[in-house]
Amino acid sequence: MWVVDDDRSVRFVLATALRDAGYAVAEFEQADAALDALAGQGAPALLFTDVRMPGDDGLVLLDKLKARAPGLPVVVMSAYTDVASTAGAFRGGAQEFLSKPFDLDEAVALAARVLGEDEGAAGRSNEVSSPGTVPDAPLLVGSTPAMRELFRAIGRLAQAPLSVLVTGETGTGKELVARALHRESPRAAQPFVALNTAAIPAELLESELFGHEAGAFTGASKRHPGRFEQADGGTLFLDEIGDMPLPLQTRLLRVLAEGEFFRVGGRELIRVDVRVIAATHQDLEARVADGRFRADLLHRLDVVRLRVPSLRERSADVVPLAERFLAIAARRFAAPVKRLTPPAIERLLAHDWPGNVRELENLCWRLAALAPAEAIGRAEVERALGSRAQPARAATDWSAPLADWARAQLEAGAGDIHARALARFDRTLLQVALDHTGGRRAQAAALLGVGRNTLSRKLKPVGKAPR
Ligand SMILES: Nc1ncnc2c1ncn2[C@@H]1O[C@H](COP(=O)(O)OP(=O)(O)OP(=O)(O)O)[C@@H](O)[C@H]1O
Repeated sequence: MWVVDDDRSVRFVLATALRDAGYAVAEFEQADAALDALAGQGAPALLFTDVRMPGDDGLVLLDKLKARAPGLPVVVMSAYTDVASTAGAFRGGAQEFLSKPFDLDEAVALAARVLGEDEGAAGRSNEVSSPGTVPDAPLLVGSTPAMRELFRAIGRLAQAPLSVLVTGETGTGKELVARALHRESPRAAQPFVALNTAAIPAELLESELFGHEAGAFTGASKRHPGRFEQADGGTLFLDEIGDMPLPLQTRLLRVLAEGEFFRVGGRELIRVDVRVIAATHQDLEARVADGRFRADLLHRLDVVRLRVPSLRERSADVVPLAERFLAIAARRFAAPVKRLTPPAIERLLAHDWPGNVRELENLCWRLAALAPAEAIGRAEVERALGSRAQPARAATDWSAPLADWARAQLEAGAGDIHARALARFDRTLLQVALDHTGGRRAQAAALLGVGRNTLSRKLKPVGKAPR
């Protein structure tokens, strides 16, 4: 087993741990020394390499190794665990990616795993794909173990044309994950098309997905290609898949199985090559159990599942994310970047982020726009958090004013008290949720735990609201 790293201490501890585990280990300070040894002695069973080194870096070494010893499994080690580096390593043919700093037991276990898997996975490390990274696409920030694990999975999965189901609470970054999967895939140069199933009225969803011919229904004056056609050769991202009406689920299943369909009102069979990535914040197994989601569609979409952790589970990412959002906001406002003071950071870390990264992002925009000084203190964070719906701990007892209102109504001999109170109750909740999500209905519905249709229906004026 070979270890290539210019950092002597990393080399030493890794080599020692591997030797302790019973492997024979040779150490190399630079890529060319390893390549010379390869020419002289032939390939080892496994090679670990760092990425950043003087001379050839680890990815160049990987490239040369793949040309000279294609069967040699390579583990790439790097402190740069963003999606692009991880995916770059996998694209180059790395068998595994090890984030630095790593746990030695983890490294030894990984060596054992790679060697054990080696026969079965021999072909995998030789998979080729086109490069094609979009450099300024939004970056997935995260350095916590949960996010590194996710990046690693994205890097690996991006190469395979499998369907992926991305799960996670609202605002965790599911769409960004889908975009990263596309960006790092051989389809990167083709379109990425997103459709939020919950945001489109059920009756329009079919034609949105599959397109329609002119005259297919009232108002269809021109032929319209659907999202499947638009995504041909690329990736179709179906967000909030749990909200898709059952009849459309049946149709989608058939299209996914056959790869072909008719536009609404059409006779021409359309054939497409689309990779589908679906996302949901809902428990789809529970929806299957309730009969609201087709089990066979779930199986087809859920070939691989990626769970995006909530922000609560990765509080070490809160500050780096906030700093990034503050920097973006400053650039947008052409203003100096605002800085978080330690008390502000403490307050951010105490919050439990029910709206996840989106909530943090919105908060940072408010701080960038409203905080008076360049250094953001605890009070500003408190105010910015407070200007949202008050979290549960600050909930006032609203039953008291309600009781007063009901008593007054009864005394006045008013009718429909219950219906009017309910209408007001609904509207208040919906309005607050809409404010919270900046007017995004699907999200507001999701946060409240109601269907999007329920939300739309309840927003229509029903009777008179109580005064
Ligand atoms: N890891 C991250 N790094 C940087 N920005 C992020 C990250 N995760 C999420 N964001 C940002 O947070 C916002 C919400 O992300 P996104 O829309 O991907 O979430 P989602 O899980 O798809 O939400 P929903 O379930 O409501 O559709 C976006 O503006 C996105 O750019």
